[in-house]
Amino acid sequence: MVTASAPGKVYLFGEHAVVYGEPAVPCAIERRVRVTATEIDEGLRIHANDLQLDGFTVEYTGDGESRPDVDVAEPLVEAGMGYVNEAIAQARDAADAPDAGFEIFVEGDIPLGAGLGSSAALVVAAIDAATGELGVDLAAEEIADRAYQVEHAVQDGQASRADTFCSAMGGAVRVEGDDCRRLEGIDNLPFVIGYDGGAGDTGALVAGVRDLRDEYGFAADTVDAIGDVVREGESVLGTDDYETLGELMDFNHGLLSALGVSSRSLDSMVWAARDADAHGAKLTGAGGGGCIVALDETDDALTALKYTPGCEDVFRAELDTDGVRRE
Ligand SMILES: Nc1ncnc2c1ncn2[C@@H]1O[C@H](COP(=O)(O)OP(=O)(O)OP(=O)(O)O)[C@@H](O)[C@H]1O
Ligand SMILES: C[C@@](O)(CCO)CC(=O)[O-]
Ligand SMILES: [Mg+2]
Repeated sequence: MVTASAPGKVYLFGEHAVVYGEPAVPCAIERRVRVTATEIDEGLRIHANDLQLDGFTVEYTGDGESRPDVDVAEPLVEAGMGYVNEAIAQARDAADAPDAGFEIFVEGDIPLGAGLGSSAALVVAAIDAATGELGVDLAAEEIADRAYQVEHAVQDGQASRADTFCSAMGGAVRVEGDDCRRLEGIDNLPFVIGYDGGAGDTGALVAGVRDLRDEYGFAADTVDAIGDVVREGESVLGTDDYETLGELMDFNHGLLSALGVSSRSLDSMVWAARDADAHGAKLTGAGGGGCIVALDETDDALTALKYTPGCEDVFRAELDTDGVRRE
């Protein structure tokens, strides 16, 4: 039995545009998904107590034939099963053990579908736990690459390497196309997260931006402008110039909003943080619903968000310098 864990992340800058080759800077946070893998004779048995569909806790076998005994839309179930199935396929491939069977337990403290990278953390931890159980130790970079293949497949061929690289490596990272690197010398940033209790469908949101970009030249320019914001932000990263970082986060949120991936509750949490004099605030991840991230070293944004209608949870997120690890 091997247990591995991997962190979630917030985007300081650059989500969505990173899918089209612009740079992005995601930062790993101290919230994790833990996966325990035990080799069994054959097949795949998955226990995912956090995966609640319409109030049911889901247990299912990943043999491709049986499906969870719950009355929910097939695509939801497919997506839910897809991440673990594909991660296990990667682990079997890496260990050259095509017939290995697994019992998998998943649990974590990252809200699902909320922009904090729960899918990437799940896939990274699952690949590490399952290969570890087969006696193979993959380098974090290889886990990141294999996890990216999984997100790419499950998100219908539209994914960047950002979430999976960040989760595997930990810390603040920079991703531009296939060029992935860790950013050294980034101190803890004063992140405050507001969570509206909702979720967005990453695949559908990414497809929406792609369609806008195909239809309108100015939407393509908006994606390019996000890249410009990231490049500007990089020049102050690692300094304590939170004023400029925050201003650029605000700008980044405006551009994401123009691309249609914000929501009323995300906007109202962003404004609550700004009204409380946070340096800046933006949605994080795919959007549609879920989380915003604000930059504030005081308790003011935290307190304001606590009393913001539509904000269900608010917490500080510490930068996690550890990526995937065995527990
Ligand atoms: N602890 C978990 N147990 C089971 N499944 C999980 C778990 N965490 C994540 N998942 C899977 O990942 C899906 C969420 O992935 P999705 O990419 O939509 O959102 P996210 O990764 O949380 O946010 P974003 O991609 O915007 O950062 C869930 O619907 C579920 O299928
Ligand atoms: C929206 C997106 O940029 C980030 C989701 O966390 C998608 C991706 O990079 O694959
Ligand atoms: Mg995801």
